[in-house]
Amino acid sequence: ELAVDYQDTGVGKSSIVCRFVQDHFDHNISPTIGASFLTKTVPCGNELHKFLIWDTAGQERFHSLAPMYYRGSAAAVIVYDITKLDSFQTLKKWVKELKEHGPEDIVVAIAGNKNDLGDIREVPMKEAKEFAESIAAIFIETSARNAVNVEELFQKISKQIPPLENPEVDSNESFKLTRQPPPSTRRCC
Ligand SMILES: Nc1nc2c(ncn2[C@@H]2O[C@H](COP(=O)(O)OP(=O)(O)OP(=O)(O)O)[C@@H](O)[C@H]2O)c(=O)[nH]1
Repeated sequence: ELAVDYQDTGVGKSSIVCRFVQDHFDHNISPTIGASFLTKTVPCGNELHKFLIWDTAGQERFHSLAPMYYRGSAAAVIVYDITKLDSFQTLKKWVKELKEHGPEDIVVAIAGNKNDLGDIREVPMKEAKEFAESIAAIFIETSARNAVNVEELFQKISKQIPPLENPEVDSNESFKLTRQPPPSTRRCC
C-alpha cells in the first residue's frame, strides 16, 4: 500500500508517521524539507500489509511537489490541527486539488490531529466528520503525542484498499506493495 500524507505545516504529519512507524514522539521535530519516505509492515490476520508512506512537507513553498507523491498513491491522509481553524480551511483546498488531479480511486482519509489539546480546540469534531462524510472520506481524530488512534487511522485505510488481483506478482507473502492508477488516469508529466 502506498499512503501519502500531506497538508498544512505544523499540523503533525511527520509526528503521526513517526508514531506509526517507530512508536515514538519527538517534541522538537523539524519541519519536513521536500518529503521523506518510510515503510512499515503490519501483520493483519494471515496477511502482511506493507505501507509505503510519503511524508510530504506542509510549507507552501513545497506545494508544487505534492502531485509527484499523490499521483501513484492508493491513499492520501490529509491532516489538520484541531486547534487551528485555518488548517481545516487548507485541508478543504487539498481535498479539492486531490479530486481534480489525484487518481480517481484514491482512498482519502482526514485526520484531525492534536486531539490531546481539546481545551483549545477550534474545529468542532462534528463539522469535520460531516465534511468527511460529504466527500466519502475516512475520518478520525488523532494524537501523535499520546498515541491515540494512529494505528486505527492506518487500519481503516488498509481495510479500504482491495488486495492485488494478481498476488503471484509479489514474491513474498505480502498481499500488496503499491498500486498505480489505471492507465486511463495516468498523466504525462
Ligand atoms: N500537542 C500535540 N502536539 C503535536 C502533536 N503532533 C505533533 N505535535 C507538535 O506539532 C509540531 C509540528 O509537528 P510536525 O510533525 O513537524 O508537523 P508537520 O505537519 O509534519 O510539519 P511540516 O513538516 O512543516 O509539514 C511539533 O512541535 C510537534 O511536536 C499532537 O498530537 N499533539
